[in-house]
Amino acid sequence: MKNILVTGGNGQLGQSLQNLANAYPQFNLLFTDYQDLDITDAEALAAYFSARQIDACINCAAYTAVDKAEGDEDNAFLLNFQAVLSLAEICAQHNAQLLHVSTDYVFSGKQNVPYTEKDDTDPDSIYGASKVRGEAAAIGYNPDTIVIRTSWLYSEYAVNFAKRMQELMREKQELNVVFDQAGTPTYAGDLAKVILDILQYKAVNPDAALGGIYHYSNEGVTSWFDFAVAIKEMTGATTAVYPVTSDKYKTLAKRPAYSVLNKEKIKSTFGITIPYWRDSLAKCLKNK
Ligand SMILES: NC(=O)C1=CN([C@@H]2O[C@H](COP(=O)(O)OP(=O)(O)OC[C@H]3O[C@@H](n4cnc5c(N)ncnc54)[C@H](OP(=O)(O)O)[C@@H]3O)[C@@H](O)[C@H]2O)C=CC1
Ligand SMILES: Cc1cn([C@H]2C[C@H](O)[C@@H](COP(=O)(O)OP(=O)(O)O[C@H]3O[C@@H](C)C(=O)[C@@H](O)[C@H]3O)O2)c(=O)[nH]c1=O
Repeated sequence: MKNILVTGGNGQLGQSLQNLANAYPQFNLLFTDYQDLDITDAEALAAYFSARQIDACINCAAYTAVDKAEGDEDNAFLLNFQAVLSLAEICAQHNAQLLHVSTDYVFSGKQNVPYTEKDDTDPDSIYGASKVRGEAAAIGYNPDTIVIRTSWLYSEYAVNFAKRMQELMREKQELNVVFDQAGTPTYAGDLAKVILDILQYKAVNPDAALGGIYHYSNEGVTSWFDFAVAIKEMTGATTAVYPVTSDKYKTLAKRPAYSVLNKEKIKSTFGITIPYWRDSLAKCLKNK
């Protein structure tokens, strides 16, 4: 049985992994969050790894408050960069596979065709910049590290756009939502399954050179406005949802105008098929 450490285990991806743990009896998933394992504390990481055999680590811990990060750069970089470097070091020392998660916000969105793993990063936000440094630290320290870049993550858990929309639709008669930012929502339950399937693939192909960046989101393309309208329709909410341009919905951090991810690499490497975003949204809303 493989021992797999999950950091940030109470976040939305962490809870989605908890939900799937029983379906992967070959893995002993060790869920931690910052109360029991603060990944910014290198000594605590060293002690944790020394006390038990860790075969792989899924890093779900992150600073994900995109607007707050604009005024809190040091803490965003501490968690999204320095702590990732510490994790990469400790995983390399203990021969543990590190699987790290990153974001479409590493791109500015100037492109108008789906981003591949080979495209240059050019983040416009502190959050995006801190995640770029984290990716480079993880892979730079250990080229075997697998980094999955995902986008617009939502789930039944923690804080996310889909949950926020449902709350706002209960509270408000009308909502304005931006329609000039295009991307793809990703159901955290789908991402959690892919992560565990990749670790299973690695377990049966221990010598395969799999390190590097992979893009993963659900299939399809939409805008935050259309995502909100889909949530409204699927939940039967009566709130009026109006499309607005980004200059009419001011935020501290600039978001990419286009952040659709090309997923050919992850599909061909691991032989996976990916659900369409609307189908996964319907599944998530049914589960809540
Ligand atoms: N959310 C999104 O839309 C997207 C997320 N991603 C990436 O996916 C990954 C998972 O995101 P998601 O599940 O949404 O994130 P969440 O913010 O839901 O979860 C992050 C978790 O990390 C915990 N945490 C905070 N500080 C520490 C620390 N020092 N040590 C250990 N744990 C800590 C948080 O605890 P607490 O809440 O108590 O602070 C929280 O439980 C991240 O790498 C994120 O950048 C990528 C694209 C989209
Ligand atoms: C709540 C709300 C948001 N918006 C806009 C703001 C923003 O441009 C867009 C998305 O809103 P949010 O701020 O909720 O989402 P945001 O925090 O930008 O989501 C991002 O989180 C990080 C962690 C990621 O890695 C990204 O992939 C992405 O999922 O929708 C509206 O137009 N109307 C609204 O009522």
